[in-house]
Amino acid sequence: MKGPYPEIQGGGSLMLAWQVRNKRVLVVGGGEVAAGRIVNVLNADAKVTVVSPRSGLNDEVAYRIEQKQVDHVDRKFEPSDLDGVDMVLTAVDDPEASSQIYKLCHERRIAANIADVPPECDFYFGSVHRDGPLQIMVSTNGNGPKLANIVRRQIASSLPKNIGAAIQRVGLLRRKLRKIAPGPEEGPKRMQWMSKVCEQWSLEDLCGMTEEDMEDLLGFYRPGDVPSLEALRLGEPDGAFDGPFLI
Ligand SMILES: C[C@@]1(CC(=O)O)C2=NC(=C\c3[nH]c(c(CCC(=O)O)c3CC(=O)O)Cc3[nH]c(c(CC(=O)O)c3CCC(=O)O)/C=C3\N/C(=C\2)[C@@H](CCC(=O)O)[C@]3(C)CC(=O)O)/[C@H]1CCC(=O)O
Ligand SMILES: NC(=O)c1ccc[n+]([C@@H]2O[C@H](COP(=O)([O-])OP(=O)(O)OC[C@H]3O[C@@H](n4cnc5c(N)ncnc54)[C@H](O)[C@@H]3O)[C@@H](O)[C@H]2O)c1
Repeated sequence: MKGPYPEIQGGGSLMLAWQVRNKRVLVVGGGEVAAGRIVNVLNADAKVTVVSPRSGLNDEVAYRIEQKQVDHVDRKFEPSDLDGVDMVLTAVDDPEASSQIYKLCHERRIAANIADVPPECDFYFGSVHRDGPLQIMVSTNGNGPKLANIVRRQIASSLPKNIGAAIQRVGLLRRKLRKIAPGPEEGPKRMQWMSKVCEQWSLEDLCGMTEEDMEDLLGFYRPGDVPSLEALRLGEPDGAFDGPFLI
């Protein structure tokens, strides 16, 4: 019998937005696959060390090193490379080295992705669409990486053009709201109000919202309807207004 709660469908992955900012990520290998991994972790503001003999570096990885976007250790992997490391990504053309690195990571409880060896991955990569603060990841859980890429591109092509910009504006509005209505006791009211703004304003409106519009809109932080952008700019939001309501 179906219960009132979500049905459990095992066999998936736990999809998280892992915060690796300023964490140390070790990339073993300097080929094409490593180059892709490096872009992924640099986009998340990690500190990256690449271990690979210089002779094996591809142009992109060599460029990252030259630009000092990553640190480089010019030799093959050694176990001491794991000291002080929060995450390990291997992309080497040597299955024995891969397995050894995985075992060491496992012993030391360091999360690892071993390219090409799904059973030795603590996490998989996915196909990611990025537009400013928006990230959408598609995973097929190891069934069809190329299909993940195709599904991701199809989803991306169906999104409104300015969605990333709109989300950025909403982020700024939320930070301003937290300033005028701080404190955990305001939480439920803040959340309800933000949800209303997001539902009632079009993406175009959110995207075009200026800082002045934001300040004006925050004057209407109170239960009930939020004024439209048009009404806000005309200075007559939704009829009667008797001043900011900040409790
Ligand atoms: C999403 C993406 C991220 C990234 O790697 O950055 C990614 N693979 C991508 C591309 C890709 N990889 C491969 C092809 C060739 C065509 C094909 O096989 O389909 C293509 C297509 C291409 O290159 O265009 C070959 C391949 N991949 C894996 C194996 C091993 C195996 O299956 O045993 C083999 C060799 C298979 C063999 O020898 O036959 C394994 C994994 N690859 C994953 C992720 C994880 C599962 C993700 C999922 O299922 O959703 C997982 C499990 C582990 C991991 O790597 O984290 C990226 C798309 C990025 C993008 O462009 O958007
Ligand atoms: N998961 C995926 O999506 C995916 C896709 C394609 C390929 N692969 C696999 O990923 C692996 C890497 O692919 P690639 O195209 O980047 O290979 P590549 O041959 O271009 O690069 C291998 C790199 O590993 C380095 N290396 C080798 N042994 C090393 C060691 N002991 N320590 C440090 N560095 C070492 C080499 O210097 C070189 O930079 C291969 O096994 C490949 O089959 C995985």
